[in-house]
Amino acid sequence: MTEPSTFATAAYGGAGWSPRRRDHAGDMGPLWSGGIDSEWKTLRTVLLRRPGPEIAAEDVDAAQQLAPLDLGRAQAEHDRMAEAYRDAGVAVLKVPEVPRPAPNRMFCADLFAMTPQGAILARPASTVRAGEEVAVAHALAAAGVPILRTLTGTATFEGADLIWIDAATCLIGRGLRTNDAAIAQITGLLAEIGLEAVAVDMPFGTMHLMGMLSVVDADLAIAWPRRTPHRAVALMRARGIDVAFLPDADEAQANRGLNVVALGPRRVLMPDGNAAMRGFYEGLGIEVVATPMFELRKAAGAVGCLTGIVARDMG
Ligand SMILES: NC(=O)NCCC[C@H](N)C(=O)O
Repeated sequence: MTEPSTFATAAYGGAGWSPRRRDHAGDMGPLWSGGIDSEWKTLRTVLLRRPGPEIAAEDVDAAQQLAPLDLGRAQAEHDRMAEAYRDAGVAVLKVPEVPRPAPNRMFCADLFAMTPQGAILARPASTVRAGEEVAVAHALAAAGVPILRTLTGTATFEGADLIWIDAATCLIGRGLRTNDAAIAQITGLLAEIGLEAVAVDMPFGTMHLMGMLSVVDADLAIAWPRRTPHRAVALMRARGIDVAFLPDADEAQANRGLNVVALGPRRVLMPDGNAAMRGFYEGLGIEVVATPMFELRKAAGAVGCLTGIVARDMG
């Protein structure tokens, strides 16, 4: 007995075949989670990694930290920050455990950058942080967040070097952590989806672009005087973004007062103990929520560095 022909059935392109018509951007929401098209629209989801015993380094400098950390205090501060996010209505995702955790893995902002259509996984620049991105890939996948790109070859990139200045344009800081190969790969990827990346050179002796610039509303960025790349300031001004320069760079240096995360337009979560910076922000009409970072900052980062941004309102 001959089988009935499969020709003209849906599986083989017959009349019942239903072709996929929506593009990947349209799948964000219905199929996939996450995405940002700004640094300041209402924050919805973050990725955090609570510090564990791995932060206790024998050689603090070799571990890329500034001073020894007390684990109990570091954990308590991290818990307070996570609580501040939850209080602000932000969902907190966690990076899973790994067998041999590296000392800086709590700095989630460095381990991926978010785009409107998914994440670009970092490829950290030092041996000390190499591989931290693997557990972050697990966390993003588990949360249903698309990973648009894993960098290849000799590219090195840390997420804190990528900052969106408008819905179609980001800056990428070229420096110690992010190299030309990564910039080429990221620029190519973003061009494919209609977005532009503008590379800016960062001064020798600096770490990330995030350390010199923070966009807190559609028309306002805070920048570090004489450290922020000229092209970055010129481009933001040309796009109608007012660039306000820090009045007190010493406080920003000591207390990481620029290391903030926008919870929404002109509303930031910042390290506590920055009276002058707080007054400066409030003078610009920015609402401030403060959280202690006195212990965690000894590892050379604060709120912005510790927070992987997974989702904000878009559009
Ligand atoms: N985005 C940041 O500024 N992250 C801080 C990372 C500090 C860490 N000790 C590092 O050297 O990578």
